[in-house]
Amino acid sequence: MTVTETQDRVQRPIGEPVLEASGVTMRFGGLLAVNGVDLTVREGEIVGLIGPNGAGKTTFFNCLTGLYKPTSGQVRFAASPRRKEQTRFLSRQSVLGAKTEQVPLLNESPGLTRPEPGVLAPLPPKPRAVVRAGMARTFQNIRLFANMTALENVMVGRYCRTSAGALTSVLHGPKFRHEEAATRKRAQELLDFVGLGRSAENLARNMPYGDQRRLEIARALATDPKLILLDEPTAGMNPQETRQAMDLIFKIRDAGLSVVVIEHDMRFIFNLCDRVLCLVQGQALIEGTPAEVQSDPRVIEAYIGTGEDDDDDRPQDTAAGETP
Ligand SMILES: Nc1ncnc2c1ncn2[C@@H]1O[C@H](COP(=O)(O)OP(=O)(O)OP(=O)(O)O)[C@@H](O)[C@H]1O
Repeated sequence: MTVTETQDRVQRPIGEPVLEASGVTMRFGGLLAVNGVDLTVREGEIVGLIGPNGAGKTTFFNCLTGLYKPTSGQVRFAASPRRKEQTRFLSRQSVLGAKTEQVPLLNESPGLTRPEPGVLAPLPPKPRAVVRAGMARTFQNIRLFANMTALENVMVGRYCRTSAGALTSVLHGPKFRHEEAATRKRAQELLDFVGLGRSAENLARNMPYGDQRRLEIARALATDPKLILLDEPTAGMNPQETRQAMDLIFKIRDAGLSVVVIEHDMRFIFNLCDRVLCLVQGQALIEGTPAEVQSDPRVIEAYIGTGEDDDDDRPQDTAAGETP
């Protein structure tokens, strides 16, 4: 990735906001983990979240994804548009570029806010409803079903988009079989998309570490998100796997999704992201382009001041080619 490419990406026209966090604050008893943080993520944007250990990145992530209800502040999301309950299937263009296909519609869910496209609304109250609204995430630690195959892991992610009820599933009726076949097909497409098409029948626990991380992303994509949040997607990866992860995230963005990513690898973040938000002690220190953030002396000080001795944790490779 060259400097020019990074700058071109910043100048790319970006779309409407898909996520808006304003004044998000999260307290754990007496500890103020996140303090009045704002963030807007737009369609087709890759936004990085950086900060030293304990800065509040994961806590903020958990607020964005509805896992935590912020102590104060608001998170608003452009949820999927309202769909007709009585229409069970819809022919549409797949977000990941697959051919037009019959995809199962969402079930109407009580409490799920479904505004028109482009209109932001408060997050639905339950994490599952947030996923249905179009937000997916991965976690810092791999959370795969170790004894299931890669394909089955992705199929599990797909089930929030199927409409067969418990009885239909138990009886294995025609509707169940139809959905099962569609789910299997879609799961295979997603494995192909992340480069794991040939590993479909491998048990997750037998897969190399980098493949497991990609499998997690495939499973998150199976929920048909418009926004995907990745918590340290390259943690523990070797340089080759890290490069592959970067290519995959670009591919996801090029397919029309927005991405928010937490990472400690600064080179990765500054080469990947359109914008970067740096948190320090729960507060936003700076938000800007990679060039702006990595050349800000406060960012450098925040990292060095923690005593972290991992070079990768320090800002490096400025867009201007200077070493800070
Ligand atoms: N569930 C919790 N209960 C109490 N304190 C918590 C909880 N989760 C996080 N914290 C505290 O909140 C602060 C922010 O933690 P958080 O995990 O969000 O930071 P982080 O930037 O993601 O760190 P890291 O880079 O090490 O993952 C830390 O002081 C942490 O100990």
